[in-house]
Amino acid sequence: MGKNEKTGLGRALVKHHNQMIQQSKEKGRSYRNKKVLESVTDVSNIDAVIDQGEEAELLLAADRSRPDLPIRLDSGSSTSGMTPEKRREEQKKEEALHASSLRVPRRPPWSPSMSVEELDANERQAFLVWRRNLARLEENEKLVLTPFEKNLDIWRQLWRVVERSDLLVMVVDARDPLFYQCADLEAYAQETDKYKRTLLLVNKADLLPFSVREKWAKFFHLHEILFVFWSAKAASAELEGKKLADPWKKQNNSQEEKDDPSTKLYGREELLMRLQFEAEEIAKLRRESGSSSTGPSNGHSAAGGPVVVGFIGYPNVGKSSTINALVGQKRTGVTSTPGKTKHFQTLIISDELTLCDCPGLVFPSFSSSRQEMIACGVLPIDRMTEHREAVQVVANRVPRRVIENVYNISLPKPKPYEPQDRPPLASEFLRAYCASRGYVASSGLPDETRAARQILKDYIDGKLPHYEMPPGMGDEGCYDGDAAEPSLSEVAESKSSDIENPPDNEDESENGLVLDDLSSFDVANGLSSKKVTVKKSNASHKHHRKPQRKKDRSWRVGNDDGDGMPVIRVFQKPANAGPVMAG
Ligand SMILES: Nc1nc2c(ncn2[C@@H]2O[C@H](COP(=O)(O)OP(=O)(O)OP(=O)(O)O)[C@@H](O)[C@H]2O)c(=O)[nH]1
Repeated sequence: MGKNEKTGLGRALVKHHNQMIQQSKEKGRSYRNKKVLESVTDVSNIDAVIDQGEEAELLLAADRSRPDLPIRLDSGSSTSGMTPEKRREEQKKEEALHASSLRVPRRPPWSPSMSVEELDANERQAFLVWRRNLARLEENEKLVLTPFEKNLDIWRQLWRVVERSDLLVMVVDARDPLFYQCADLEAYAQETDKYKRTLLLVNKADLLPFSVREKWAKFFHLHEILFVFWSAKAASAELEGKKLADPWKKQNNSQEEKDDPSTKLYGREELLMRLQFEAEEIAKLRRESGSSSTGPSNGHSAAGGPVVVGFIGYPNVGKSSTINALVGQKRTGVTSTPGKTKHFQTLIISDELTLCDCPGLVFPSFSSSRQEMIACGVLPIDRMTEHREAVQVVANRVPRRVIENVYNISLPKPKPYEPQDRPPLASEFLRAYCASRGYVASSGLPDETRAARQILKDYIDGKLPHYEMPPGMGDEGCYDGDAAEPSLSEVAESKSSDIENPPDNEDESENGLVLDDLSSFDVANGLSSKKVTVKKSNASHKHHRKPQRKKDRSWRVGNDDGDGMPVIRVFQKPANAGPVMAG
């Protein structure tokens, strides 16, 4: 191709980029300085390509100045020519070898006396070294690294929440808790302060039968994991005086369930009390040890203020739903599209308890394919390019007869020469679904893309029931036998009685409970003379359905005088007289 010949795509990308710069200038903000906080797990547009190019240069420069590479590279042996089983075995070995390299990026040491520029430069440098190490892992042909969060500003949100929290709550999806657990986060939290602890909040537990909860409880006890089963959806329903339909009602022995503290679903008040208790224990230990290791950022409980509980987790696990249920009214947007929460929020529950909601983060991990990440709700369905592969994940995990019952379709039986228990092929599933729904594309062929999107949405929302069993505890009691199958009429019922809110424009929600970062920081540090109290509202009128709107947050970047870190703050636009009483 000649030098002056440009491809249509190239021209379109450059045009888009120039348009963005123009728009940003008009809005009086710097586009290139990335004032808008966006999650970056893939390089999908020209801006990210340019940013990555710049980063690559910095990475190279960092490499030149520091030739000591902490990660051992690929041994050189190629995986081509291996059988799939052998390749998988090699991959497992390599994953175990490099498991310790899958770290959460650490914030470099800092002090309030540092200038913003110095802090910024240190953090960028440390982040690039982290990126470089992961890039080196990606070069290893035997390893598959999943798409992970690459935007430093999102990790900065995590650093901040980790530093200021006493207790960290890792929210996970009950259907596959280990997929969403990040073990290194606990290690990182303890590096910042040895008294910090992590609690696994096993959300969406309404989607698990009691027998499976029991097994997971056993597993967590065995591995000394602090955990609580919870359902933000059930708690929100209760706030409205409703009861969530239990798809596993027939199997669940409600009395047994209620009696056992390990397996029961916590209620809203119980969870708040438990979180406060755990966080106060940590603060007490810290005080008793006379530790000053809390650092400048953990001044809340150290100064005798409220204990702080930070909520962290992958996108779409239900952090916002949990916060909304705990607060008792809608404060953060809830949608089934991952990655909607872009900035951490501080919520003052009482004089003793403050909650902090961190944006969803895709932690680096091995092995999960892009399709698995989409099926787990971590990457948006919009990013699906290979719809058959994504639907195959669903077909492999949901038993054939459950699929047939939920959708009232008949899947083709395996051929006589095939294993009779093989999962349905994605193509069989999609065609049967399209035929039953009359989904036809303009080409006249079955509209598999449309069907795939619907199937994945149902899978993520729990309308197609599925769950993983704890490692080593087998699949018995799972789907084998009728005993553990959901009562499908209940599944259908829960569809129609969906009590969740569509995402709302936050500006329209009641004002006041969420403080902007600065004021909450000031209040917590006694810098504000104003006492902030929360008036509990009658939530029932706030959980009504509204047309779907995009979240609208006002963004500002500045330097927080408190800890010197450049942060993006959320300022809630004033709405009507809200429930916060300043007095
Ligand atoms: N069945 C069930 N669904 C839930 C529960 N909690 C949340 N969800 C659903 O999960 C989806 C994601 O919930 P969010 O609260 O927006 O998740 P998030 O972790 O804040 O997501 P990000 O903003 O992407 O970080 C929504 O469709 C919720 O309705 C639960 O306890 N049970």
